[in-house]
Amino acid sequence: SIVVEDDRTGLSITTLKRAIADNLFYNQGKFPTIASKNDYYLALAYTVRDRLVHHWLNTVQTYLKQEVKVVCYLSAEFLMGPHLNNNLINLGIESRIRQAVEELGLDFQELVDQEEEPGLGNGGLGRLAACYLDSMATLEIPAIGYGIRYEFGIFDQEIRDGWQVEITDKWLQYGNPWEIARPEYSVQVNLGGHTETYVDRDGNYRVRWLPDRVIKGIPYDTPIVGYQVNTANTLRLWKAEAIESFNFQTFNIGNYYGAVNEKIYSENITKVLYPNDEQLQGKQLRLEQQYFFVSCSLQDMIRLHLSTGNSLDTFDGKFAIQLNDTHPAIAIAELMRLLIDERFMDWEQAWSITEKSFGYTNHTLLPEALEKWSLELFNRLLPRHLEIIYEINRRFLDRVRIKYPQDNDKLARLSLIDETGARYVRMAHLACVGSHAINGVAELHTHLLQQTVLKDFYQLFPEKFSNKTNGVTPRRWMVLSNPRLTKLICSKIGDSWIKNLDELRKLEQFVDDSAFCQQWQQIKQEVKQDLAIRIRQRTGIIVNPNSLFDIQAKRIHEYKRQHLNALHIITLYNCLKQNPNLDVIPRTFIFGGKAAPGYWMAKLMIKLINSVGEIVNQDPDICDRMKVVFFPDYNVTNAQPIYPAADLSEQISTAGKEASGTGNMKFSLNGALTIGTLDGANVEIREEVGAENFFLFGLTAAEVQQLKTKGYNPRDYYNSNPQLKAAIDLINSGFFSHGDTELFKPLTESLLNYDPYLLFADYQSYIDCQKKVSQAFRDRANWTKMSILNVARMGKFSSDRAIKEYCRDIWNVAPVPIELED
Ligand SMILES: CCc1ccc([C@H](C)CC(=O)N[C@@H]2O[C@H](CO)[C@@H](O)[C@H](O)[C@H]2O)cc1
Repeated sequence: SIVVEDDRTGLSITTLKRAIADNLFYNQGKFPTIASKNDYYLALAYTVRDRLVHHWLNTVQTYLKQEVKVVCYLSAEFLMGPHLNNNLINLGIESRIRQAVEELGLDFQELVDQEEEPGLGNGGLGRLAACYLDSMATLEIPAIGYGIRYEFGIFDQEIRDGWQVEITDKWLQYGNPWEIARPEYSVQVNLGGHTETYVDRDGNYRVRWLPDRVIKGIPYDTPIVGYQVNTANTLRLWKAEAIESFNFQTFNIGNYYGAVNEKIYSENITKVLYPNDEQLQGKQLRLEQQYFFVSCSLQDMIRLHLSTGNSLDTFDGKFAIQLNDTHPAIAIAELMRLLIDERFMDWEQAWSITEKSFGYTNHTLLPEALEKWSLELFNRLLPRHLEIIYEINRRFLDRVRIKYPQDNDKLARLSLIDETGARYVRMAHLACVGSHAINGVAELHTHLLQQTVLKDFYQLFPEKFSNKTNGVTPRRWMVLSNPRLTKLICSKIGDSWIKNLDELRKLEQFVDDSAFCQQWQQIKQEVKQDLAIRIRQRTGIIVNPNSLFDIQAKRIHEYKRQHLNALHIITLYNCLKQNPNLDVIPRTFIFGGKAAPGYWMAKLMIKLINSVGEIVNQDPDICDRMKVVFFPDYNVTNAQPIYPAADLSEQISTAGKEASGTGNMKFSLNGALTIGTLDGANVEIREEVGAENFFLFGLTAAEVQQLKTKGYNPRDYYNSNPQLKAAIDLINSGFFSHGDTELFKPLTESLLNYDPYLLFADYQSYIDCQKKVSQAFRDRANWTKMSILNVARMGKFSSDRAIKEYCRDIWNVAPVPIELED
């Protein structure tokens, strides 16, 4: 068994202080007088890492010994956020470390703020993967997160003159103490070239792939410690490198650049995260990224499986592979290739193993987000996989033809190949045919999937479909982000709610406890003051912590309707300008979110918000009754102080467009009340917290469909609603753009002529609902009651509940408790 020196795992304050000093000296090679803050952060990080390696190695050893079934979560994105504080909380050593650091004369928060967050994701999908890793470890579920170690993650956002500016995310520039490189587990990945058939020595026809590029994949492992358990699972992220990083011959003949060509070309694959959220770009490099990490991961699983003496026919009994959207869906064809071409399994057995191994989660209904790759690109990059996909399709359509004879339309709709235009491979269809389970991420979303985008598949194999409503980890989004509220809740109901969120319901009994309500309100006030300070530091804007904090924080997208929020702000502004003595509840409108660099309309929405803010924030008639803030660089680190500070959570997407949302859950779990449409998980949040504790507005998904079918003319709403007209006209007048009447034309014209996300149709309902919000906020005592009831009834939205459902319905895996051996 592994012998570990105590001083590297000791938790006494003196041992911790010595460990930090030792790591500074031996790891950083620094002594205090010359050490930078980052040196101390790294010394602290290595000290903490020492205390979780024990968990990690015991976990791996137990899994190998017990030959457990492992969940493999394949995701092109993992939005992990900063590790230090999360690891301290999950290890239960935060207070000790904080004391040791302070006794060394250091500022704990300053060291925490040193960490560059690994921004290896865009938004919801990537963050969900991170929350699920935390829950799987906390529930002692054997799991490996497989993804891409991008050298540059999601860009950092600066706002200059109201415009978004993208800054390269150099998150690795000072090193990453939380990962360990595992070059010994490197694998090779083929690309391009052609295939040829041959007859093997037993006379069987076989196919071999002759690639024209071979890339090396190197895994980097990050431990994922569970909360108050001994389990530490693994996040294995792959980096691409050249097989030969330096070609001496080429160099010798003086072609210096040629000598490193392969190196640059290969490393490009994991160079940068595509910053698009819900927009397909169809770039070759994106497909290369997807295939690269998928092939590395499957080869790694096969190596692990064979290393324990198992044979491949039990592969699906040992691995439950979840596809996080279609981004890793090529895995289905790749597993077939590895089993048939490299392990000489016959098609039928390989297919049965494949279908049983995979589950597919869909995260979006937006047609522009559904991935399809041209046959030309596929054939050029992955010729063998295209052959396999054709064969999968042939066999699949044969089965369809039996069930639906003469229904060629259905055949065409179901086919893995889109025969229109350049002809494409439909990755969602490959995922559906090659998986034994298909799920949406909220009840409404799963219903719409079954009734629209995947209707034909639902009719074909309804048994594959299930719903798995998203969840969020209460560790990062309550314990870490809102320690004050956590302390108050624990003082009333103990701390077991952190691992069993349904216990929050016990808070209901305190809703009439005025002392408790007072404390609840006080904490919200303090958290708002903290955010007000950060806002001042980041934007220079002074906000009033006593005002209603009305927050919309998420990626910028027309379907999320940040511009509808802006229309409310302009409408309220117009009201106050027309009637300065109007008694309104002071409001601070806070926005946060990045726009995909190529998404012009989203960038214009950011500019509009900042332009409106510039005018409103300086208008003496408004005198601080309204403030508009665009908080820059919205990421996990900045989200942590934002969610707890909200009074009102804006979840205002067009019904039927937001698959689930997870920010809605984080706001509500931190005591915010929600104003929202019946979209995504808003529907279930409202069901849980009670309609009386939710500010509902807008058309339902069915009404949206009806209106579109009937024919929607946004200009009718503009002409018939003076307030709406006034708001749009004010934008068009150049009032918010220094007289430039052209700047926002693309946005207002799109609304007046198309309004694809029905802002005008929902405008009045939204404005009326916002009035109800202001009215409700006047009665602080009642608002606090609603806030407490919101938190008390949000137990369902823990990622632990979601993971338990995946384990029960899709993965068929059981917890494996870990004993810590000395
Ligand atoms: C091809 C480009 C691309 C990139 C990312 C995506 C993701 C699926 C977008 C995403 O993050 N979707 C969000 O997933 C969350 C987790 O399930 C949901 O809560 C959000 O509603 C959904 O928008 C689609 C297409």
